[in-house]
Parts: sequence; C-alpha cells; structure tokens
Amino acid sequence: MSETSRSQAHLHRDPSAAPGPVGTRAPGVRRTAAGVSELVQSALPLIAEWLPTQRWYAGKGRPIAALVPVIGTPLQVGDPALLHLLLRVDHGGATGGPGDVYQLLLGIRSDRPAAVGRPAVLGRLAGGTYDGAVLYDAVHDPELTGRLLEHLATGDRFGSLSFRRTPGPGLPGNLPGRASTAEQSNSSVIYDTAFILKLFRRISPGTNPDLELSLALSRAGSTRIPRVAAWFECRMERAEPATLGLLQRYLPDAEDGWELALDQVARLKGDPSPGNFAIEAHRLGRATAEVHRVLARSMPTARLDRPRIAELAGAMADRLDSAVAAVPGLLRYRSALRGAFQQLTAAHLDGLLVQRIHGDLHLGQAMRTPQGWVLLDFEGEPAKPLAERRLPQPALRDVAAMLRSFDYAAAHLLAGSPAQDPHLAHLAAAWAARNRAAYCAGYTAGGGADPSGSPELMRALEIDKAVYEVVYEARHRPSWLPIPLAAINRLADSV
Ligand SMILES: Nc1ncnc2c1ncn2[C@@H]1O[C@H](COP(=O)(O)OP(=O)(O)O)[C@@H](O)[C@H]1O
Ligand SMILES: O=P(O)(O)O[C@H]1O[C@H](CO)[C@@H](O[C@H]2O[C@H](CO)[C@@H](O)[C@H](O)[C@H]2O)[C@H](O)[C@H]1O
Repeated sequence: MSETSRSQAHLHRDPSAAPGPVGTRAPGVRRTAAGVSELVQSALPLIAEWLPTQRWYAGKGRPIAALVPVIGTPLQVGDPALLHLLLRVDHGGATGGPGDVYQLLLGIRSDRPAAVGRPAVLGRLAGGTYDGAVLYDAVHDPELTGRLLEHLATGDRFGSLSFRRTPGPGLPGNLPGRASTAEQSNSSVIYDTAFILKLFRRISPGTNPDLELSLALSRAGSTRIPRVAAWFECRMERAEPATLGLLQRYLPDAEDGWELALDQVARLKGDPSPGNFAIEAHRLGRATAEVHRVLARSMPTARLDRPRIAELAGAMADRLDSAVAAVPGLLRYRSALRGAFQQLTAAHLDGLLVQRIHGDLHLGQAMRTPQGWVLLDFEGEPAKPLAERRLPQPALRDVAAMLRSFDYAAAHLLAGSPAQDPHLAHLAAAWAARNRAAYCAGYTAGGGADPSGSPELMRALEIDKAVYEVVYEARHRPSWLPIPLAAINRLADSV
C-alpha cells in the first residue's frame, strides 16, 4: 500500500470531452475532470493490490514504484458507473524507464452484482464521493459490457476514445455480454453467440497487429479469420492511436485446436483405434499457407541480404542471452544454441523473403469450424514490444511455432506418468513427429515454402521459439517449464 501512497495523480482528460451532469446519484462517476480524478485517486490503492494478481499483468515480481493514471474516461454515470482507465505502472530502479500502460474497465456500484464473482472485485472505495461503493472489473458485468457494444454499434466518441465500425451489416447494440473463461493474455467478452470483443490489456501507441492483420485479411475476403466487425482506440498524447479493443464474429461451432489435439493424445494411452489427427494437421498446414499468401499479397514484403540475415540471427542470440539471465537453467545450452544461430548466418539464404505473419501461432490459436480451420489472435508474442511485432518476418517462423505446439501437446501424454516410462515417451515422440510432418506437408501443398528446404532456418526459428517459451513458462506456469526445456535439450543436441 505504501507503493500507492506514492502514486501520482497526473490524470489527463481530453478537453474535447464535454462535461456531463455533475453529482448524479452516488456512487456514480461524475463526468468532471475533478470527479474522475477523485475517483481514480480513491481506486489506486485497490488497483495496486489487484493488478499483480491478473494473468495479463506483465510486471510480476517487480515492485511497483508508482501508478500513473494516463487517461480516465467515464463511459457511464450513475449506479452502476463505468470508468475506462489507462494506467501506467512504473517500476523504477536501475532498469526504470516508463512502465507499461494497462487498460482497465472499472465498474462502480453500491453493491456487488450477482454476475460479478468475488475474484473480479477490487474492493470497496474509501472516502470521497464514492465512499463505500464496490469497485470491480467491469468485464464481468453484462450490463456494463452491453454499454460497450452499444458504443461500438453507434461508432461513438468520448474524448480521446473512438469507437469504429467496419462497413457492412449493422451491429445489434443490445446483446448480453459474458466474460470469456478461456485462459488468455487479454480479456474477452462474448455477446450471445454472435460476437467476441477482445480488450487488450497492455497498451502501446500504434495499431495492434491483431487489428491490422485481421482487417487486411478481412478486406482481402479471407475466411480463415473471424470477420472484423468493429474496434475502438485512443489517442495517447500525439502518438498514433492505440488499439484498445477488437470486435469479431464469434465462431459458436468452433473447436479449439489445442483441446482437439489433447483429446487425441490422451487416447494414445489405451484406445485401440486412436483418431488420426494428422489429417487435421495437414489441413491446418494448408490453412496457414493460405493466410501467409494473402498477407504477402496485401501487406509489404522484403528480401533479406546476408547482412540482414546475420542481424536476424544476432537478434535470436540476444534474446537467448536475456533468457539465460532470466532462467539460469538455460546456461548449459547457450553455446550449442549460439552455434545454431551461427549456422543460420552461414547458410545460403540470400534473398530470404520476409512478410507480415501471425507471430505467435500455436494450436490454441487455431479453431476447427465446419468450414475448415480458422486462425485467431494475430497480436504476436505478447512479451515483445509492439514495433517489433509489426516487423516482417520469415513466414516459416509461424511454421516453427506450430511445430513447437505439437511437441507441447505430445508432452501431455507424459504428464503425471513416471518420468522414464519408455513406452509412453515413444508414443509421444511418434505422435509429435507424425503431426509435425503432416503439418509441414500441408503447408507446402498449400503453396508455402517447403520447411525441409531450409533446415538451418527452421532449427534456429524453433530454438528461438523454445527460448521464448522457457521464459514464458518460468514467468506464468512454472510447472510447464520442463516442456520447452526438454525441447531445448533436444535442439541443442542436434547442433
Ligand atoms: N472469434 C472467436 N470465436 C470463438 N472463440 C474465440 C474467438 N476468438 C477467441 N476465441 C476464444 O478465446 C480464446 C482467447 O482468444 P485470443 O484471441 O487468443 O486471446 P488472447 O490474445 O487474450 O490470448 C481462444 O483460444 C478461443 O478459445
Ligand atoms: O495465446 P497467447 O497469446 O496468450 O500466447 C501465450 O500463451 C500461450 C499459452 O496459452 C503460449 O503457448 C505455449 O503453450 C501452448 C500450450 O498451452 C503451446 O501450444 C504453445 O506451443 C506454447 O508456445 C504462447 O507461447 C504465449 O505467447
């Protein structure tokens, strides 16, 4: 709590937002800058406790030096009230620098609504106009998320927040919203069975690649992504607008590729007729190639000469070094892995094509629908800075990432069984190999570059991904860490 007492109150409110009625029924947000500022100040101590417990919070393990409100926008006044808040978290210290900005959607009511579970409650506000009111994560309140859909449907503007719709059929403004329970890096609200709104949690100036690429694919008529219906954004200072939320068609009949794969893997344990996931893996490879083709046609591409390929390899080596610093267990593999990056530099890849790609492809980002595979979440790896996620990359980076995902799924066969069970280990390795090969064959059949034609590139890309996963698991799911570490061990042996 002492951290928040040091919080700064630089609440910026856009002057173009006309002040609304003041002093509506307590505990409603008042639409004056002073009213918003007072509310934010009383919320900060509760936010400081709650924020680090959220999966999407990237500052875990680092002390909070200051919470700095960036923009506060009241989207509804009264009881309940809805406050949209962009909040910067500064960590101070030697590595200091401006911290991450997060998007919070805060509900304020006299009492906790039944739909809002206790984990979504930040606490009761103390002092000021809102004394005693319940502050909660409004993502869980169907009434308040319904307000957001109305704003998206009408294309409203509130100060620096703009709600934008794509051309096409109108949006219904009155569907009930429910918070998605999927494990994810952001927060999503599902409206009936029609739409899903992703609220990006960590906000950077600039168009989020999820919006950028989904719009490009939608405009090119691709059916490999859910159609974009609307989005909202905000202008922070004079920078390019930052994407805050993305509304897409919901795929009610879709099955999650990760769940499908796990189901198949589980059957290997005793089912005499385990399904043949390789057919699906092949189709998924084709779908990936199709998406890559559209992206290469509709967005900028480039060719890398030798020095630029050396830069690509150098960036991988740098990421490895940062990962070694974060997870010392990687140190013993460092020299072998660096050898793989050197081999990439030495390989004859002059003229390597780079283009916009998915950037964080895995089975959980692929949904099987009655019309075929659909890909989701083109945001790239959430831990990377936005500018880096928007850079053109070799398309095989997505292929390598998906290959890692087959390995993850296979590793589930071994979860909970004695570590050395050779039979299970053999089954898991064979399942992964079969599906990895089928996926690559599908990718090539769909017009993508043959992964087996660039072994140095594929190995380097797979290592780069596995290194990312080691850091990701160490930070978010330490009990999963052995999965990417085992892959690192294998990949290092192959150099
Ligand atoms: N259009 C959609 N239709 C159905 N389910 C979806 C859709 N978009 C996302 N989901 C579900 O929500 C999950 C999280 O979505 P995702 O875009 O990956 O969010 P995040 O970036 O927060 O990880 C997906 O794994 C999927 O289960
Ligand atoms: O889906 P997100 O954008 O949140 O991606 C992050 O989380 C993923 C896990 O949910 C993580 O993916 C890793 O675990 C998957 C199994 O849960 C596995 O299929 C992937 O291959 C593996 O990379 C992803 O890396 C991370 O960015």
